[in-house]
Amino acid sequence: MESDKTMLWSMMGLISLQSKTLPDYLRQLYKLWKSYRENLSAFSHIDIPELEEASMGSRNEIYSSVGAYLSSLEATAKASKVSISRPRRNANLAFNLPSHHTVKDEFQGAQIWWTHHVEIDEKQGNRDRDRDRGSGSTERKYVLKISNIDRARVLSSYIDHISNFAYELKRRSKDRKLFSNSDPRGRWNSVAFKHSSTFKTLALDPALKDRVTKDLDCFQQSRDFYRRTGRAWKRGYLLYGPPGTGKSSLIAAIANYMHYDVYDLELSNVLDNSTLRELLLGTASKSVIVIEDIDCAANLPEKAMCRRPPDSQDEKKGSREIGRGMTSVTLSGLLNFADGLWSSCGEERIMIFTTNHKDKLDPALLRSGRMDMHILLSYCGFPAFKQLVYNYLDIEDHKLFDTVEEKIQCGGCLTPAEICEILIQNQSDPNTAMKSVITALEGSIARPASSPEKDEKVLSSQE
Ligand SMILES: Nc1ncnc2c1ncn2[C@@H]1O[C@H](COP(=O)(O)OP(=O)(O)OP(=O)(O)O)[C@@H](O)[C@H]1O
Ligand SMILES: [Mg+2]
Repeated sequence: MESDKTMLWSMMGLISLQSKTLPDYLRQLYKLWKSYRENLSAFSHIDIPELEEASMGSRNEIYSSVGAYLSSLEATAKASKVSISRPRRNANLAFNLPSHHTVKDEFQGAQIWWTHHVEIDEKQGNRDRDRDRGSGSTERKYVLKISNIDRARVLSSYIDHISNFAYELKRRSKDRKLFSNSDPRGRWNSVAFKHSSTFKTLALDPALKDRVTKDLDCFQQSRDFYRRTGRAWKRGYLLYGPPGTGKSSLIAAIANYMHYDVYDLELSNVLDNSTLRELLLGTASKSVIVIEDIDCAANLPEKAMCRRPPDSQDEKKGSREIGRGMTSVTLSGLLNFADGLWSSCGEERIMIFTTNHKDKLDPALLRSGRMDMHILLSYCGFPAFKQLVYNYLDIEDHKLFDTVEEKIQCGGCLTPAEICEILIQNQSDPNTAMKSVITALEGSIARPASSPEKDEKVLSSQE
């Protein structure tokens, strides 16, 4: 009896292998048997076909998402048989699951098996060839196997996880853009964003670098938090410090880290508050919105944003005056831009203001919620100096490093930009580069105590 059963199973197995060449009635029998076996099983088998039957064969997005997701799995890369490709603009190879191969994944404690099926329908292929000499019709699908218990528990969130993963992958492979508002009618113009600054190349105090990247990671993963607490999903940073300390470089590094587009808002080109609102509405989610030199852009007399009241004269001058900075944007317009109702029209946005003079800004602009993190970028510390030397001279150590460290500790203050300049000029001669840095540091110690740069250093040490 037992051996009969085993024989039946092996026959069925053989039939399944041969199913493509079977007569129709045996095929139907095989399908019935297969679904009967699956119903009895403790596992569910879920088909994800390449084409959606319900919508006249249009592409099933989940199928492509699963393909992208499986390619990224370590288990796929380690599979005994894989096919490889290189996705567009991606330095890494993608490992694809060949037909009838299975790979295992885990999600929230559930085990999941994926099998890729590629079937060529010979009959359909012949009909197509007769009709228009087309190639054979190929049916592709992924089959997901999951226990019935886990199916109820995680399937829906697992598929969401895969779709989000694939969306993110696609977004990251796209060219990013840098938008500017040189058009006075409140429209954005864009060019490709190619700034190469990253957190790796940025010369920054390591603790600060860590704090910023952790904050960005936390922000990106906090969609549910922002929804649950009813807050708009956005974050504000104020970057302040002397010229040449890396504020713009940090903005580029943030945009590169997050893979966001950048909207560089030139306030003096904005006609009035309603144009400012239009521009805000024209920005997309997952972006960095930047207003550089917020103190100069507004040129605040007595901390009021309105450089001069909007009157009929202004209206008539219109766009002619805009280029010369005749904006009638008010402080309240700017505050609304930063966190008014309209500011929550998109999601996952970072707003960054920069200034050389934080003390000149209206406190209303700085309050938490508008600017969540105030980041001081100051003179080059020793770890940041070493990073710059590594970037420009490709060396990790030098006999004069100790002297440089000593000069910095004794009050030598050079901006990263000043140090970069010295290193560029002496790229082929590290000895001269180090000596020049030391001389410049000594010179900076002798700068008059009232110089604005020194004041900033005092301010930085008080933070
Ligand atoms: N922290 C830094 N790390 C690496 N490079 C830096 C850093 N700071 C400045 N630089 C170099 O100096 C140049 C000027 O820096 P950046 O434009 O970022 O300064 P900034 O603080 O925005 O100045 P400003 O206040 O004048 O706008 C950059 O192109 C970069 O090469
Ligand atoms: Mg700058």
